[in-house]
Amino acid sequence: MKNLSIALLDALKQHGARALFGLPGDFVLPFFRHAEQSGILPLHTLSHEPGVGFAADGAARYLGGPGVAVVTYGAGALNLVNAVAGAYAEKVPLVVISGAPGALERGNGLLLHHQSRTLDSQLAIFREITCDQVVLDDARQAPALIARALRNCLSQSRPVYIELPRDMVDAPCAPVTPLPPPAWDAEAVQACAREVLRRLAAAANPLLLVGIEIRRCGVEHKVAELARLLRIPVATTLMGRGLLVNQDAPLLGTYLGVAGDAEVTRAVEESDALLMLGVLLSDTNFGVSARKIDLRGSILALDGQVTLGHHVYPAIPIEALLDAMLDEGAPLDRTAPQGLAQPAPYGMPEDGAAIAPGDIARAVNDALRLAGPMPLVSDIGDCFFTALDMQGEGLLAPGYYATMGYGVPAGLGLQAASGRRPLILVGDGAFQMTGWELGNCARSGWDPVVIVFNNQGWEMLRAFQPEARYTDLGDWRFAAMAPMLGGDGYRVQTRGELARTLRHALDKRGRFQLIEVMLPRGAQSATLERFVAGVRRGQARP
Ligand SMILES: Cc1ncc(Cc2c([C@H](C)O)sc(CCOP(=O)(O)OP(=O)(O)O)c2C)c(N)n1
Ligand SMILES: [Mg+2]
Repeated sequence: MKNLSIALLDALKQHGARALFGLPGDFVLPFFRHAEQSGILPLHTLSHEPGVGFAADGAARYLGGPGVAVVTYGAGALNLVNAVAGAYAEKVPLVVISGAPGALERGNGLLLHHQSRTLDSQLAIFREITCDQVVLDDARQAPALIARALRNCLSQSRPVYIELPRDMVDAPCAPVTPLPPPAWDAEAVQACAREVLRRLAAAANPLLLVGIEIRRCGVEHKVAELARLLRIPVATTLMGRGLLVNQDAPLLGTYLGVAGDAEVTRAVEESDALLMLGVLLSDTNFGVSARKIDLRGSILALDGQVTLGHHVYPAIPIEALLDAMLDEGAPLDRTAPQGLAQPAPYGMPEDGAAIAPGDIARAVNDALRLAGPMPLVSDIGDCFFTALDMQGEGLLAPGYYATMGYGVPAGLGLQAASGRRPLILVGDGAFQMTGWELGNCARSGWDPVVIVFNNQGWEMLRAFQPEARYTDLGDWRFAAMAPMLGGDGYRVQTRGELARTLRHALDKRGRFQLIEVMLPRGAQSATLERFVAGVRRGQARP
């Protein structure tokens, strides 16, 4: 019989995990020893638990399987909270494994180091940001608890919390038998599919609007097939940017309300049958709507249920709904829509002019057209709005939860788990938070290309409070620091320097490449300007 640690590691691998990310402490050292010595999954350590969480998140989003973060009790696990909360908000399947005190030390009457209010406070905190929590304090129950937690993690595409007392890691433990996906009622699915198809057929302007859940559930190709079959155009939400790329779908573009393309905004807001697949009804997706979308007339498939006006069909997995619609559906009597997706901007002049955010998008598109597609990972800031105009292999970014600090560690997690080299976009403010994780690249064999948007301030906040002085951050000279961290750094001031440096950096492998792009104070992307105007307009509305 194996021990509990090995049973847990085997189960993680069986459920699709491809790597462990962690930062040890005494409550989790015994588990780290098994993780490293067993070699069941590669173990990558980072320098601060937010980075551990974001790296696990990046791995999960890119590969679709669970991302795994392993931390010590108290100071470690509570440092992870923001990353886990963001994963919960954005439906990322994350597994948090926290070491914990053993039975004897729990009962010795002393306050334990790393303990906050009570020894169960941490579990209570993680109850708020995970869809399931298990404490493995009994080896006989452990296999069933692990199976339940990992099944819920994948079925709900949300984080789960596993607390592992340090006196349990060597306990003899039976292997974990994975649970089957939850069953659903085929008749209910068929009835729901027929009602949705009837509504779409009766509409003058049906439209599909897709969100991040269709990637989490791996059904982008089925959505594209449905759009082609029914001859209905598709738009993505802000969070869904990058979905359906290369899927041969009649893609209009990304809905950004007043901040986006007028054609796309009109198509979404004037649709009389908006079928929303995997869409979060969030302010970032709908907060800048030119007019309130009549959600009663729309159809929403999210979180395993379908809402049509006042009807709710519970327990309808989105893939089952799509399969039923593809079985029952037939072309609506309309001409096949043409994708309107605006061509991405290319052709940045390689001259001596100062660089604006929009130039970075064009420079990246120009360079990737030559070098080949790369996964894009963006932090929050104007780099995110600029990334919306980049043609990468998908875009990983916390577009809804909007936490800074995501970009660099998430890119490292993506490369650790997939081997793909990412292009990371990050502002100077966000780099100050977690950019230093680049110092782990040399020993881990990672070599991302990182573009730092250095506008020497918290520009997004300046956009809302131009008179503020506290948003000035000064000049941190990130490129000069890169060699000390084991990479190559370049500071560029003109568009010509940017183009040449980007081509050089993309060619250079084996060391991370940091391109510090100096942006004039106050320079904003067109999308950010429109977004700020939209938010201001929304705030002004009674
Ligand atoms: C962890 C964290 N702290 C604070 C914020 C608030 C915040 C923004 C959002 C509104 O919540 S945008 C922004 C400034 C970002 O600065 P930088 O990275 O330099 O990018 P840029 O200069 O392009 O704005 C902050 C502080 C945040 N999103 N996440
Ligand atoms: Mg900045």
